[in-house]
Amino acid sequence: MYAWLNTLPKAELHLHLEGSLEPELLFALAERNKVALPWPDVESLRKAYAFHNLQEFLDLYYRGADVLRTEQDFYDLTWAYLQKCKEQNVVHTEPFFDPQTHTDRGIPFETVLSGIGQALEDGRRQLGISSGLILSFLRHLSEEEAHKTLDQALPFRHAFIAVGLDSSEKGHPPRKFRQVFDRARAEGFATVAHAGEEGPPEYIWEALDLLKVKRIDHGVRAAEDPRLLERLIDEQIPLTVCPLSNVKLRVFKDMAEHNILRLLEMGVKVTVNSDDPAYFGGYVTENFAALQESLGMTCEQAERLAQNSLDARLV
Ligand SMILES: Nc1ncnc2[nH]cnc12
Ligand SMILES: [Zn+2]
Repeated sequence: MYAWLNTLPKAELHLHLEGSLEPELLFALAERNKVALPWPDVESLRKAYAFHNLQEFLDLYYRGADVLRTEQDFYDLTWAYLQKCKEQNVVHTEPFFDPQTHTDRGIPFETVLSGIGQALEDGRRQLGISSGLILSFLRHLSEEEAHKTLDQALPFRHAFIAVGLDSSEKGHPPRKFRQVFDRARAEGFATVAHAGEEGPPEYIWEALDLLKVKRIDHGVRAAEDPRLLERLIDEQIPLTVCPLSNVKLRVFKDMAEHNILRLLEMGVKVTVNSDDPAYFGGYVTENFAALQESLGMTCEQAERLAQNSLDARLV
């Protein structure tokens, strides 16, 4: 089944480039850039990948991203991810990047975007993988800081297709970013947002009604609100679900409890994605395989999930 799932053509719509930084590359970049790390080796870093919630993961993820310094580093990161896409027949990808994670450390916006953008371009030409980059605002920071990030991004508007919202969800509702999302839409960008990962269904309503998103990232807590489910089904609003992530961050106790196939059978447009594959134990095929192993996903269900991902593309 793994080989069959691997060859199934699919799109990935929820992937943080910084979350695809494998420990081996992290150590190589630390050495290249003379960055001191708190872990003696790759093994001990991997041992630190045991999380009880989203925040514990984010603390490590931002720490890891500190090794990314030069345009070449961002190129290498993105290129390594695209090689995985090629291996797993991901024919289209819409990855996120978090510019504030880098600009707040003094890395110029242009350095980040140039490295990522060049790799995506090479991915199109050399690997035949189409893509559209999504600029994600960090929701634990202020809306004013998100406006500044949008200001920095506008001169490079052709390099990305949409804006998103990620980082610590609880206590940072979508309504906090209403105006900057209004501005991004007025500038012609599509919008997406993480909502209903750890946060309540109300955050999903806000993402839809206030941020006017085209997709909900995660969204699994929609299952708690029948009216919301009805809307997601009626309007066929895609959810970019990340099963291995949800178990690693304890949104679900184990994979056998995951609700993705129940949502699929209710008619919700769910898709399968890897979120932060270097930290959560697998890329998109491993996420599909986990659904087969723990939930008895059938080939027909896998085909529908893969088709949903192709249908839910923004570009
Ligand atoms: N799963 C996730 N939720 C929120 N922010 C993130 N940033 C990277 N991965 C994330
Ligand atoms: Zn995410």
